[in-house]
Amino acid sequence: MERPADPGASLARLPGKDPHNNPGDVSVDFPVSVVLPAGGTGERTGLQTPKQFCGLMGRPLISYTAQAFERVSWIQCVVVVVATESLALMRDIAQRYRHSKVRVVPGGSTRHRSIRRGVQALREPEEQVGAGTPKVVIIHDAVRPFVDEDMLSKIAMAAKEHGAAGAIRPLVSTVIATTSEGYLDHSLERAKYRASEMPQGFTYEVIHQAYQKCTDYDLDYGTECLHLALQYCGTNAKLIEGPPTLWKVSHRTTVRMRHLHSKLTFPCRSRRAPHLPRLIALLLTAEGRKFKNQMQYRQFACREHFRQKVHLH
Ligand SMILES: Nc1ccn([C@@H]2O[C@H](COP(=O)(O)OP(=O)(O)OP(=O)(O)O)[C@@H](O)[C@H]2O)c(=O)n1
Ligand SMILES: O=C(CO)[C@H](O)[C@H](O)COP(=O)(O)O
Repeated sequence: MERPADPGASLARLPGKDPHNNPGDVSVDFPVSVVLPAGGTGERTGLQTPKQFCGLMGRPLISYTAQAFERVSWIQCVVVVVATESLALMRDIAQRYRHSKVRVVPGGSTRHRSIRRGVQALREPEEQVGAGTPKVVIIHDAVRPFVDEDMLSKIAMAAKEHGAAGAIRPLVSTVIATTSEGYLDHSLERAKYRASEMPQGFTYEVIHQAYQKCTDYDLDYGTECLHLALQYCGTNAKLIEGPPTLWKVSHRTTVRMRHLHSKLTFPCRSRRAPHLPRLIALLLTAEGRKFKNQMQYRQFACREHFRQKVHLH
């Protein structure tokens, strides 16, 4: 495979370029490694290609997520867990886009089983980079490409202090329970609840023990790592409100942006915005942006398009 000269555009915010993003405020001076579960089939998208391998500006989505972690200097190793049939593809992606911190391991039949496999792999010599088994493990869905260093450092620090930490967001809809006949049973008081997002962080002992002790039922039907830490280790996770950009690609509408992008023309200046889809044109006009070149525009348009989608859900 031909290697690009440069790893390419990143979808995450660049540290130091954004006044709201100051990772320098906290220093992570202990070993941190990452598990990216990427072993799903993406059934809800209805696409043949699992969403983590869908192309975006000529590069698979997983490569952007991996890059968001690799560029953080204090992160040692990024274990990407994929289905057995995707091992060769993922290794190829890692090589093509020069993901030097990425190790690829085979996953399991459910998300929890894949994560457990990734956590175990961090004990194995091949995955241990530098200081051996990490103090803190960050777990992050492969299909949430916008995570930035600020959020990662907050999660890592809180995980070290409290044993577990996770990103949350306010709920956009009220959660209701239905009866088996399809009637309303009860509804939850929205202000009391939060949506659990990723990234989540754990000390290695906590997450390892949680996955050792949990049941097959948890592994097959559970959707929440923080819950395993509470139930099996008595660890109450510290919750940290994250930005809206933490959202997960789940449905086809969110994957469709790649088709839009393939149809775009890429003018260098925002005054040529009428050539663009309305959404991006509006954004460009609103922000009065000017772009030096096509790549700069592509990076911006792609990031903003992703961000807008969160409000369209
Ligand atoms: N056996 C599995 C199932 C899921 N995942 C990963 O867990 C993350 C979040 O899961 P989800 O969004 O549900 O992905 P899918 O299971 O692929 O999607 P769907 O539920 O629509 O099939 C994804 O990065 C997915 O690849 C995994 O590593 N191993
Ligand atoms: O944000 C999360 C909370 O841990 C997970 O991504 C989510 O709950 C996983 O759900 P699914 O079973 O759909 O993959």
